Amino acid sequence: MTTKTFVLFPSLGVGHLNPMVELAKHLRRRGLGVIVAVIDPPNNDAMSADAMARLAAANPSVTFRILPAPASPDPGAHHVKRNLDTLRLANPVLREFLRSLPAVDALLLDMFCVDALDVAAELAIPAYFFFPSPASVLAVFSHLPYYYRNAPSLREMDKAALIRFPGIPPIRNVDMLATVKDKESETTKIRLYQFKRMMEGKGVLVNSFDWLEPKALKALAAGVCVPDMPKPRVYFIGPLVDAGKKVGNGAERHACLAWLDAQPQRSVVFLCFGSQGAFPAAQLKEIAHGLESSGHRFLWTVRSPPEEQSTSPEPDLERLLPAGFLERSKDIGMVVKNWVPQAEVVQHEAVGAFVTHCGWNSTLEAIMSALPMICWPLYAEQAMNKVIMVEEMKIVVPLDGYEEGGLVKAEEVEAKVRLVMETEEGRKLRERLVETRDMALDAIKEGGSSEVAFDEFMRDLEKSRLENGVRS
Ligand SMILES: O=c1ccn([C@@H]2O[C@H](COP(=O)(O)OP(=O)(O)O[C@H]3O[C@H](CO)[C@@H](O)[C@H](O)[C@H]3O)[C@@H](O)[C@H]2O)c(=O)[nH]1
Repeated sequence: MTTKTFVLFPSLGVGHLNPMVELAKHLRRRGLGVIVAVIDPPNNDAMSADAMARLAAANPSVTFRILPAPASPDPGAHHVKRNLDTLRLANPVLREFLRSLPAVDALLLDMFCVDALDVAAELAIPAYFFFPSPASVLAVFSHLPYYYRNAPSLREMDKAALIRFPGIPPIRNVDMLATVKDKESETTKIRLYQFKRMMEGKGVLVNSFDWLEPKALKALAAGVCVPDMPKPRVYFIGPLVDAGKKVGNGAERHACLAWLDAQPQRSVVFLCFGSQGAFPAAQLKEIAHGLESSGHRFLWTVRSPPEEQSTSPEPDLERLLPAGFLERSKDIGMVVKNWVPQAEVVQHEAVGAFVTHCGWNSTLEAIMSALPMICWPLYAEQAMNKVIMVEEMKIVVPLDGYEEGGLVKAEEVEAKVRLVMETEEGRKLRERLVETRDMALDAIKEGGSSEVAFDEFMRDLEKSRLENGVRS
């Protein structure tokens, strides 16, 4: 039997590239042929370009193909529209690329690559989506086009109003995705289009596991999220997470790992906010004061405030942090500019807690390291992630005060750091994370739920290939 070839098509952004590469590695481990076709990051997307270079260097077993993409026709538009426009305009190069391959057995698309469905249909290639956020969020996204048929704009409703979707606890309006709040806006219409089209794929592979999100699994499997639309099959195949390099003594190791080596076990609070998280100077100062008063060791990734990023991508730490902070904390803390090798950091035994923005990759990485989290949602679907992480998964302690761009006070940072690092509640949280990590390991071991789901996906794919007589 010939080896199957999968083409993976991620959208831009580290939070989407990283998990797609994990999926590629998952397929490679099963002996499948994989090509990750990536749109050449536009000039202003240095973060995606850096990530691409890093991922290609770190994963020699994965074949990457860079596809040139025309610039968005509307550079001033909302980033969601720019992203979807760029990806749609890449259809001709994607088509040419797919045609140039001797065989393609399936196209695996990121959630933003919905217009690539047209290319897949034209070339008779089965297309599936890979969803890198929680399944509970997929339940909301898939239901939103239906929800909005009869409901008023979220923008018109009270911020505390509870919005109900199948498969997820009621979500306060204030925690809903910002880009879908105004029913009449172009951005919401684009997102509803995106969510509807995601349901046109043959199935959705989700980077989660049964035990973690049983309600979402039930709702998605029963089709109640999309009552009168096609119901793609949903496969929970995760967690697919970067296992990081083995923490050793290689000369190329990041300085923060060497610093962690010198710290006591579970003594360090790690603060890192995804690929884009950045705070105004006033907030950075509050965090610094809070860490200092807690007395705990810390490793903190700091970026320039949002308004300074285009002019000063390197944060000026002396100016942004409180006077004397770096000097006073030099024995117990390390501040790193812009980027740390997070997958390795979270696995380091010196790390005892993680202050996170609730990005799903960060969350899964923390789960796999049984690392208690303090959560501070910032953008995208993170506030929705927080709802399930607090109420269902019970794997985080939320910070107060961040909502709607509010300032989180130093006292709050100190209190939550102390809670996780010093109290009985913190100890219980760690136990819950150990249980969650063990269940994740169960899901991905041979015969585990995620492996079984992946086998089902392969069987369904084969069935649909035979039914449709695909080109391969
Ligand atoms: O200094 C850093 C910062 C981040 N990372 C890695 O970058 C990824 C970040 O992913 P994630 O935690 O999911 O955050 P975002 O980059 O913000 O990801 C976007 O994509 C995710 C998946 O859809 C969503 O859950 C997020 O809300 C969305 O913002 C993770 O693998 C991190 O390990 C590093 O290695 N070093």
